[in-house]
Amino acid sequence: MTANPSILIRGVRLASELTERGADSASATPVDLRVSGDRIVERGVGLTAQSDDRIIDAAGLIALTGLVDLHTHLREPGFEQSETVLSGTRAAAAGGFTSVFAMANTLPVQDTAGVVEQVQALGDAAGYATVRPIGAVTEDLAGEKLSEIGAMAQSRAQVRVFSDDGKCVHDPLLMRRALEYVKTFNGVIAQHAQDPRLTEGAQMNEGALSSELGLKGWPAVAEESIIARDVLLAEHTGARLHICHLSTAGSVEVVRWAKARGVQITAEVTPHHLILTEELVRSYDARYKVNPPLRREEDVRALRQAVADGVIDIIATDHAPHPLEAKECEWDAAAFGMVGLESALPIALATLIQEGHVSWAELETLLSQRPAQIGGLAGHPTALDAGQPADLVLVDPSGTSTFDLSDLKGLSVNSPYLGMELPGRIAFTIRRGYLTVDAGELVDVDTVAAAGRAAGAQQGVATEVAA
Ligand SMILES: NC(=O)N[C@@H](CC(=O)O)C(=O)O
Ligand SMILES: [Zn+2]
Ligand SMILES: [Zn+2]
Repeated sequence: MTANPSILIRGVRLASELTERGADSASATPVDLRVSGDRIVERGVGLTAQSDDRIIDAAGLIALTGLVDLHTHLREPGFEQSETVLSGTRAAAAGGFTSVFAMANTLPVQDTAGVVEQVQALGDAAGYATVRPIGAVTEDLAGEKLSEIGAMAQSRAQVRVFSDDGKCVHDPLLMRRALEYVKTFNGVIAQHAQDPRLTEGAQMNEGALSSELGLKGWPAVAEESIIARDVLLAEHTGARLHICHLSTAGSVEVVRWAKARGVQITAEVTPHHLILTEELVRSYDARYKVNPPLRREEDVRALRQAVADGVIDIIATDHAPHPLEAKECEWDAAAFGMVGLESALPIALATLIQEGHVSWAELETLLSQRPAQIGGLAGHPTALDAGQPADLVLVDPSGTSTFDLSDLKGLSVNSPYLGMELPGRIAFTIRRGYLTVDAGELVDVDTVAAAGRAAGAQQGVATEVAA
């Protein structure tokens, strides 16, 4: 098998050097990076090209370690009309992601070693991104009996993150046992915090607007009370707890309190909860129907501030593809969820960078470094430096463009951003030393699969030599 070509990136600015909020991206000194095999092998100024180098002129671009999504729904096995591992990882690569954690609400559910190994293998074969399966906490997501957590952790997929996402682990005893179990191998429980009794039949955020529209409400307390309970269980067990898609100002206060107490808790926010509000539900357009629901303007403000304060650790997409027929119907009958991989970075630029809430260096932490740490992702670069794995993304921060159907690379098109003017563009995505996005275009399926095999084979050789 022939090795992947070397890449020389010329004149790129590193996000890690842009540590000031609100600073012009031009304030960092451009450097060159040479990628060879699956590594960054050189970093410096004025590196000389070698004859077979692919040269990327990166003037004006900003480099981040590859984005990592801790919360993606890839839908395979079982819902391949909505998304597959291949289509979902194409969307991921287009969005600048080099690794994604795949949620467990597939059919069959990812609750056995066999299913998680299958999902991981599909990701390896496609080559667009590293796929790390998330294991279900309870069998069949039924909330009644713990799944084979140990078997999934010890399987080839080495699962570290467990979640019943889509459903809440509501039984406090099961939650306690799950926390105790994952603690033995430093795993983490990612909770979808939604009290099912307080949200029966809920269709949108509960408040004046839900009364006005005549839709059943999803009260903030249904999220906040579960987070508060789980914080106490995490403290009691000494285990790691992660909160999925935080959506209310009250949840922020609970997490802030928990962190001040030293509880091992981390929290994520989605791009859509950082920009959209419940007012959009007035349209009865089901593209805006999502779980947890879009909240109030005050919540959006509190979530942005919580990101700036470090109370919220990461941005995760909750990419939730659904077919048209599940969205082009009455509000009550429509499915919850929106796609988000391709739009995540533009929304983060609009809501966090351009508003001066975070620096580029902090954005790299939010979208790459912290999610990798929380998920226990092996082989992820900790910096863009010689010797590090070559998972990186080059972003063009200048200008805006209209987000449209051609920007969506997955099988489903339930994006709330279609027709919106968004900043930033993913110019190049490099995974394990090969291009998955080249000059703004996704690299084709066969080329990526072959490059993935070459990188995998080379890694096999490296491991044998080291052993
Ligand atoms: N976010 C959603 O509205 N839907 C998710 C489930 C989930 O993340 O809770 C889905 O699987 O469709
Ligand atoms: Zn969820
Ligand atoms: Zn989800």
